[in-house]
Amino acid sequence: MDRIRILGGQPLKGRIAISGAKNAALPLMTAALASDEPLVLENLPRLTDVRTLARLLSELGVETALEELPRAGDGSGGDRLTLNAANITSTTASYELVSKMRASFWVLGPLVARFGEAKVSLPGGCAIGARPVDLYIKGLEKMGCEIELDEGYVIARAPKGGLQGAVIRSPLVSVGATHTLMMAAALAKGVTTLENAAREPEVADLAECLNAMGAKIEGAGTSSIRIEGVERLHGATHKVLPDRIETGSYAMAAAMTGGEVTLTGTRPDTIEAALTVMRAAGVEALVKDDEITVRRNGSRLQAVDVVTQVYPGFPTDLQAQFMTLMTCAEGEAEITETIFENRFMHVQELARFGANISLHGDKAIVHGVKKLKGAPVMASDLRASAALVIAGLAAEGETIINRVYHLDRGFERIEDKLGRCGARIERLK
Ligand SMILES: CC(=O)N[C@H]1[C@@H](OP(=O)(O)OP(=O)(O)OC[C@H]2O[C@@H](n3ccc(=O)[nH]c3=O)[C@H](O)[C@@H]2O)O[C@H](CO)[C@@H](O)[C@@H]1O
Ligand SMILES: C=C(OP(=O)(O)O)C(=O)O
Repeated sequence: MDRIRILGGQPLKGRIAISGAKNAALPLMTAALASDEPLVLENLPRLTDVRTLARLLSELGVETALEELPRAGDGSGGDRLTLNAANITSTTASYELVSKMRASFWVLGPLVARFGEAKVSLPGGCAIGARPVDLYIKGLEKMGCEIELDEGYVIARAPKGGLQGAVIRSPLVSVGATHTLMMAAALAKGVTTLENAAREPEVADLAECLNAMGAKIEGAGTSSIRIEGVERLHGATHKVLPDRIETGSYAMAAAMTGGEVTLTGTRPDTIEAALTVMRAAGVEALVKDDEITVRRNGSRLQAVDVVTQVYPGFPTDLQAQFMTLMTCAEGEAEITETIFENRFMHVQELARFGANISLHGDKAIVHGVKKLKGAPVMASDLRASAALVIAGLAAEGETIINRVYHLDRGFERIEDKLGRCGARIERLK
């Protein structure tokens, strides 16, 4: 099994080209199921999650053509994927692939809307909490679906005449339920409104793509989305949004190592909450168009408290990376995780570097230490893995990260991108 070896202590210096967002690419890929014409996605990141979902879609009969395009000299660019769901052969999404990742479950919405039925395994994804799917089910039921749970599968049947528009008010904000219900509503009869919808930029990106396919969606990116159902969707070409979590992760790596890195081809407006917190901790972050230059020279970071929130708040997907940053800050930082009840798996691994963190329910108290020392560690989930890489880059000596397959789910060519900035990082086969 692959491992990553890092020799730490080198400040990062250089430029990192940001890839397309995993969490935008995946729902966009499922949207191909809503049309019988090709959907072309550009700026696609090269990730195992993308390949896993492409496999699942081809199992359903979607023709998939992935063009792995060469990256430019500065590392920028992405792949192109053409998905043609004209001849679907199955509406059953198997346990084997859906259990690997959360986003595969989202095929439920477009499948039931276009074909009137879908059988989809309960999802997997990072082990960061219970992650139920009740909001998806209640939403689809409001649109007239009959839902049955059988042997680990959700079986959804649309009423005769198709899904019906409805007013769906969610008791809590869910990104995946918003994606799924928006895709279902795009092909329903009449108007659907999603109240207390997720405002994440990836939701707006999906809506932009669906609208390019002929959907009538207004308000995506706000907490109230209005969808006027249409008879059918046509083909389109769409460029995947830049990855705000990758952006934030490299920004924190630069800050942690005391270097200076310019992140290029990103969307600074989607990462404001994290930049604000980093600035409060003493990091310089200069924004110019689609670039962010992150710098910390000499001075020690200051402890800052953080509470994870739905967008536009501080993202839970950057909580682990920010915790690493706080391990060497001056003072005591309180980090509160409000989105997932079990997203502190990295705490015990950070302790191996000499970090001093105590856990109190949904809060982690990070007592800053002067420096970290390299150690063998185990990645527990995707963003936790990034946190360990950041720790390894700053720590004295050698770090070996085991179970890096988590990292490959969500970070394109991480060794290459960091290596270009002077990091001593390699993959051990
Ligand atoms: C592939 C992808 O884009 N994953 C992201 C997505 O996950 P995902 O879409 O799974 O996350 P949600 O926004 O749905 O989850 C938020 C909270 O709602 C709860 N919940 C959700 C659905 C439901 O039916 N019932 C319920 O109780 C979840 O357990 C969690 O506590 O948004 C999360 C929150 O920003 C991110 O951390 C993930 O990286
Ligand atoms: C939690 C994540 O992914 P997933 O929802 O696929 O588990 C993530 O991207 O950080």
